[in-house]
Amino acid sequence: MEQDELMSSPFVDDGEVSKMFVYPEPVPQLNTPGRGPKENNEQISQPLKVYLRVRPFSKNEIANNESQDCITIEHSEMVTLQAPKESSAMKNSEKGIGQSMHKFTFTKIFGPDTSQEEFFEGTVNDLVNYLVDGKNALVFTYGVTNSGKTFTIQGTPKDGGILPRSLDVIFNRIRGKNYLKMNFKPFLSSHVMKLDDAQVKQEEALKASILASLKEDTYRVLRSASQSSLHSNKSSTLSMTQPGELELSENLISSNDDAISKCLYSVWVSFCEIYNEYVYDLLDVFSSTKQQKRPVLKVCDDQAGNSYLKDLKWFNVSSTEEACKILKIGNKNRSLASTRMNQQSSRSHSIFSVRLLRISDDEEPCVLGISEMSLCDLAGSERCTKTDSVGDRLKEAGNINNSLLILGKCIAALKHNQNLKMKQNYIPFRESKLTRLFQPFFCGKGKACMIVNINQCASNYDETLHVMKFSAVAKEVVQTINPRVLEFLTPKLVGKDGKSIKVDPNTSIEDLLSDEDFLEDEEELDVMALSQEDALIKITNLREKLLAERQSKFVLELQIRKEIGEEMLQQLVDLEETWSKRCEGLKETYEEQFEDRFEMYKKAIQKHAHNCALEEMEDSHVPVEELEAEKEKVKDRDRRILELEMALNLPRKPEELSFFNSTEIAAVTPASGSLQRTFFSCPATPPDPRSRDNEDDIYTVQAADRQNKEMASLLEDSKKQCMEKEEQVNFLRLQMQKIEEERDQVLRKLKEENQSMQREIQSAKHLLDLKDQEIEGLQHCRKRVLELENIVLDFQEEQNESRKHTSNPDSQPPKPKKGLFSNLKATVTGSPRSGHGKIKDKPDEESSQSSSRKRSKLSRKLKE
Ligand SMILES: Nc1ncnc2c1ncn2[C@@H]1O[C@H](COP(=O)(O)OP(=O)(O)OP(=O)(O)O)[C@@H](O)[C@H]1O
Repeated sequence: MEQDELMSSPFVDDGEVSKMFVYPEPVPQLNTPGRGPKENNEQISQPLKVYLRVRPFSKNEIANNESQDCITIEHSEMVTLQAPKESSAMKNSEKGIGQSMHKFTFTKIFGPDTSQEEFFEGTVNDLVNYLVDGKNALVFTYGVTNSGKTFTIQGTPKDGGILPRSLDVIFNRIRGKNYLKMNFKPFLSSHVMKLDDAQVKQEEALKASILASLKEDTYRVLRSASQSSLHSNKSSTLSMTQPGELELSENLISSNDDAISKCLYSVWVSFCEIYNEYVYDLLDVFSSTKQQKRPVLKVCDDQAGNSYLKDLKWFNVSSTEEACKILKIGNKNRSLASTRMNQQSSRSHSIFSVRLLRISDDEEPCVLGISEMSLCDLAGSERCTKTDSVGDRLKEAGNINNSLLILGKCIAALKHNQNLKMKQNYIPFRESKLTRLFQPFFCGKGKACMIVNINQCASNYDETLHVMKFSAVAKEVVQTINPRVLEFLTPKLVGKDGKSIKVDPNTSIEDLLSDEDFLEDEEELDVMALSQEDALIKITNLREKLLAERQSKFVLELQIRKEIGEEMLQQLVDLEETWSKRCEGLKETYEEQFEDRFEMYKKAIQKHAHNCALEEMEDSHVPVEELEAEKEKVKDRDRRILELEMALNLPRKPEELSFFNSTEIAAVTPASGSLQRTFFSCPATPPDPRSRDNEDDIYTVQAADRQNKEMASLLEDSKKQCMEKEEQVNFLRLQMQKIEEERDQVLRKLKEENQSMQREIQSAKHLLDLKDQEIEGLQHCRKRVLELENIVLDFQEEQNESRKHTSNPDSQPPKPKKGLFSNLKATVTGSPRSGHGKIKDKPDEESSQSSSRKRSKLSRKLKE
């Protein structure tokens, strides 16, 4: 397949292309009878084969009323599921969510009565032939716990499952062509290691010891079971020739058997399990005891991107019996546990693999091809609550569910990616160990086939429905098988140090180029397999490579960052431009809207003002007739005033007569000439005595005039009084100012006097304190003097006494000495010494009196 073709393959995402492209090249000179070159070079696309197997009820299940006709097989490809009353599906459908009945189609459905053999014939048999033809195959079972997955794969000692049957078919097909030496051993994913004699011996010893670890009787039971199953098969093409030997019937030999006859086969098996996302070698019985922790196997990728298990043990088997024995040994190490639903429930995914090496039947044999078939018994897909999982079981269930979930995701992504019109999804193969190991098969390495196991129990209905939905997705996946792997493959041959020991002339350029770095490109390098020097060189090379890689990655990262930065900047600039344009647009629209609104409001206000004015006008509107009548009235009144004034001979200004016409004026005046004279010269004309009203008015006017005059005189008087008062006020103000000035002066003087007084008081106080201190000191001295004098006197008395006693009784008493002490006392007390004798202590009253006198004198002074 060309790279372009690979790119367009629905199963290959971008990341897979390079991996698939480096599959080992086919060997053109190899004969592959029965298959034309055209067929071999074509890419095979076929839907993933999904088989359904329905397990029969057990006695217990029937007793527990588990049989409620939930599952009906319509025909060999369709099954109907009818939700029982108690199931969640039924409850949901009653609520209007989902349906109570579902139909599913499968490649083929096998009912509860299907025998193991029928099942094998209908499913895996073809794949086994496919394996012998040099191709790869994967078979995996999927279903809830207790649905019959292990039964389907392994079967019982009496009735073997697809695995022992497959082994039987393999050995029968290669019968007589078994390559007995163990010097070619599978290595990595699809390569072969050539072992030297010592290694071969070691290999043989290892095999012997592992086989010996299983009790002989078990081995016999298994062997007989395998044989009996084959005997019971009437349609079987196998027949027994001698005890312990199986022979191929003529009609089983395929068209490829010409090819088979020209080469030899070496069969190798391995058995591992994935438990809690750790891969364990089930055949690693010597390196791990029960006390020790089991070594965990690493999932690695080889140069071609195919995953393989590092350090996985491969055992060469020369018969089905040996292989079954190894299976049995592995089963002993399997993680099984008793759950509520299954007494012997597999808590792990187990993978039993068979690798078939095709070796040339020459003097110097070489490996012509390698093919592999893996049978995977997946752990139950049930939910934790169903199995009452707690503790370790819960953890197991979590990991099982997680890996199955990822498997589901991968299958869904594969299905999605088939539609090339849609955006290709990422396939999360690397998210679990299981899918990592399955990845090559889903990406064209070989054919895959899924076996769905279900039981018919009503209590398991919801879980079963879930399994069926999962398989419905899987069934839609179209598998594309790379044509290169359809050929017999020339595996890379490596020596015991793991280095390539042969370069095939037909190997592709890519392979040639990559040969040198065969191991270096591996994800996990097995340094232990190399000599110390080689390992050191390898490490140095790797370190250099790593550094160079890091540098290049760093530069690349910088470049990418720069590019991203520039792109982001450009985006920001574009964004800014777009936004500023949008802002401008918005501004304009808002402005327009604002103007429109403003105009609208303006018009509304104008209208309102107009309406108000109209209303006001309506309110203040006076009819013309009324106005005219009012005007007439005013005129009449004015005329009357004029008449009266004329009668009083008051002067009028011409403008005051302006609103009278000449006839009116003439009416009120005897003659126009006299009117003029009246207004401007004002002669004293007596009032007309003929009118009584006139007389009254004249009097009124006169009285008013008088009043006016009186008021004017009163005003004059009050003005004068005001003037006087103002003068008085001014005078008083001046007086006030003077008084204030004097007062300020007095205050200032008083302040000064007060300050001097304060000072005097302070000094007097100080003096007083000094005097007090003096007095205290003197009193103290006085006391001391008195004490001393008393001492002296005592001494003198003693002296006198002693004198009296000694010599002169008539002698005069000695005169008291006038010395320092007596003077001091006189000074302090102010009194003369009273003769000789003991000085009497005068009362303190005297001194206190004198001091109080002094104080009173001082206070008097201060007061002054
Ligand atoms: N087709 C069948 N005919 C008769 N018995 C069967 C069939 N399938 C399964 N059984 C029996 O049902 C029981 C459960 O089967 P099995 O242990 O294979 O289930 P399982 O799906 O592997 O369970 P788990 O996932 O828990 O390992 C076993 O006792 C087995 O013998």
